[in-house]
Amino acid sequence: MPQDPDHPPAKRFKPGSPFFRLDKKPGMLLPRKGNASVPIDVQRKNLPIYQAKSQLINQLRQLHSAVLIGETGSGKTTQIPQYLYEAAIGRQGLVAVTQPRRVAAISLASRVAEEKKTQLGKLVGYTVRFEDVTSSETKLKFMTDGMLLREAIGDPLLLRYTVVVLDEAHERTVHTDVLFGVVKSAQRKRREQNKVPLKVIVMSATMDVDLFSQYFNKCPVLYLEGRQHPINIFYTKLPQSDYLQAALVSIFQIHQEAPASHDILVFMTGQEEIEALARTCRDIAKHLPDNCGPMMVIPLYASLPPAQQLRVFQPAPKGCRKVILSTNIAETSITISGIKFVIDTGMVKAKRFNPESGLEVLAVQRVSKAQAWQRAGRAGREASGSVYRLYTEEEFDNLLPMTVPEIQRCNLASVMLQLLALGIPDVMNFDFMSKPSPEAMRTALDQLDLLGAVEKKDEELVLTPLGKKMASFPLEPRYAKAILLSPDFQCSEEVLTIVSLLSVDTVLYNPPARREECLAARRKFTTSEGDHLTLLNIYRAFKKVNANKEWCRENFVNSRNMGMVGEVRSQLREICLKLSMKLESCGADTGRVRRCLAHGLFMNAAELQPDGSYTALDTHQSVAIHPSSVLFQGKPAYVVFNELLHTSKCYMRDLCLVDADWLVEAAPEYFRRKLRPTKS
Ligand SMILES: Nc1ncnc2c1ncn2[C@@H]1O[C@H](COP(=O)(O)OP(=O)(O)OP(=O)(O)O)[C@@H](O)[C@H]1O
Repeated sequence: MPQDPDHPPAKRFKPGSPFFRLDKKPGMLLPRKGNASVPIDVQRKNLPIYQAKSQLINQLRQLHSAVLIGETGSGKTTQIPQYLYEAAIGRQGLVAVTQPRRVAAISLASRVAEEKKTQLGKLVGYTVRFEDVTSSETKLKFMTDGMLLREAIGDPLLLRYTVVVLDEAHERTVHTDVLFGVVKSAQRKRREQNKVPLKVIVMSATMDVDLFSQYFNKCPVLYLEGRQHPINIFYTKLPQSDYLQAALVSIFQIHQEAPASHDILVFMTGQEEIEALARTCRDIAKHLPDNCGPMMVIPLYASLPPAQQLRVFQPAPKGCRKVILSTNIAETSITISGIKFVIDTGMVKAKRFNPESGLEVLAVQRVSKAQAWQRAGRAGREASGSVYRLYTEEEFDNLLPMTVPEIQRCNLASVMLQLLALGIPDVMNFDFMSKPSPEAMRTALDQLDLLGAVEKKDEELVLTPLGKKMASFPLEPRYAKAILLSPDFQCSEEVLTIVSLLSVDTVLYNPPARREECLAARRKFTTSEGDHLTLLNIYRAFKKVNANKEWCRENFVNSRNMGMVGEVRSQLREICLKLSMKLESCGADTGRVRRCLAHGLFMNAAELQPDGSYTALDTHQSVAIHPSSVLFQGKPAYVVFNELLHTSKCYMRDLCLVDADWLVEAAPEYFRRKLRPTKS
């Protein structure tokens, strides 16, 4: 096995360093030729998949469905679409390649366009939410799975496509799982109706192949052997109690010892943590001795504006090390040039759902083995690489093999709404690869019923006219409902702003070192009406100063995220205008906004108890106001909230003060049942 001459990790990491080297990981370390600074055609030929090209083409030509498994970086995603095109397979229509995340769809399309020496948007294009870079010439289309699902609402047989490649199938996002069923049904119906067949190729480096093969009509599994570059895996000797501290130490240990051209990718759990570590890294980097060289720290998380996300792909200036701090958004599919080191905290923020209570919580938890291998796979793509797992090998061995499919741990209201919009008659019996529990499905249908989105027609559950409109928004049903009801309260402009603000992770900076200054700046906008209205005040002020950057800095407002809010808002506004909604502003009468929010979020309501604690009205679970809320000190009698975050307690985040009467007005029957038994 060739060692990286610049940085043989076992030797460079001093005795006493928190890591030890694992010499061999079965199946992980099969070296092939390197390909740095080689012409792109040659790079393609050096990929492990190239050896199997003609065999693969022969197989794929004949098969209706196939499962393809191959090491990360072996060339599945970039090459298979091109092989299909070059062999004229499925040329009558388009080849869709789905990705769970937009950043992957965009960067892969760019890479494949480059390999095909064509302009992006011509032969090779992409479609992601709010962006379509395709043309009538496009034959290879990279897209998020959510976008293909939206297309399926208008075209359930997916007739534009002759091949659908479902990539990164192991991710099992809600969208991917629904898409599996939709694609499978389109394939069957096209066969039954003698239409052009639809070929389905399911790919990943880390999936349960039997499960997938079984689901797709016992289709064959194609195994792709070999990886191009070796990856060295390191574990900590002892469990780490503070993974952020461990990440910080590891970053600077590498920074002091490895050549500057070797970039670092760190996997963390969320925006706040990433921004805080980014600031710490920048501060420390300023005070290092000159021989350490500069460091460029780049955050990456889903709510960053797209242009900001793509910054991670730009090379650092010469002599400067790039350190990318990312959520699991960079975990699959993507190749970031220059990444030589991956630091894996082993943690991820994910949804958990209690079907009995119907409550969904976000919680930081351990990754699965599949995720850990995907993270490792982001190193060793252009040359050998190293992965530092900030957990022990024993901890790794105890991880779940696969991530539990999101569909089995999230609120299914959006999924059910989408399935009904797709015209699926019997949603309870939809052909899911992994069926959610019947209680979770029933809870979701009950919620849609409470929101007025569904009704029974001739014993069949269908969408109401309101439900159909709700499905046209790429939003959770409760927010779609709030927007749709907003004309009744003459506050659509405000509700659109608030929903857009909530679609972006956070527009506020909270630097711990400047806490007092930050609180003082925020006080100008704070209102006892709650977080939604406080955010609205900030947005209004931001607009008044014409998005002035200096104002943003002084007021600890994230101007980039505010820009994104503006983009989301105009997209949502467009949908409203298409639905001929009358959009008005309520001006200073913000009580209307709260009343409207109560109508959308009434299932997330909580009531103050005599002992000063709160009880969620839906489940009677004990909940607390998150310290970041402007209502933390206030103790209002009734609130609605956006989400629950489970840490030391179950915290409500983003709260809005409401009247009990509004809740009853929103869902009289429901609250007659709910409000009664809470008092002891
Ligand atoms: N944007 C890029 N810049 C440089 N090299 C790239 C780029 N995209 C892909 N490559 C090269 O092509 C190789 C194959 O990438 P590809 O995404 O096709 O692999 P894959 O098998 O689908 O991996 P994964 O399972 O991780 O998605 C990478 O390892 C890298 O060497």
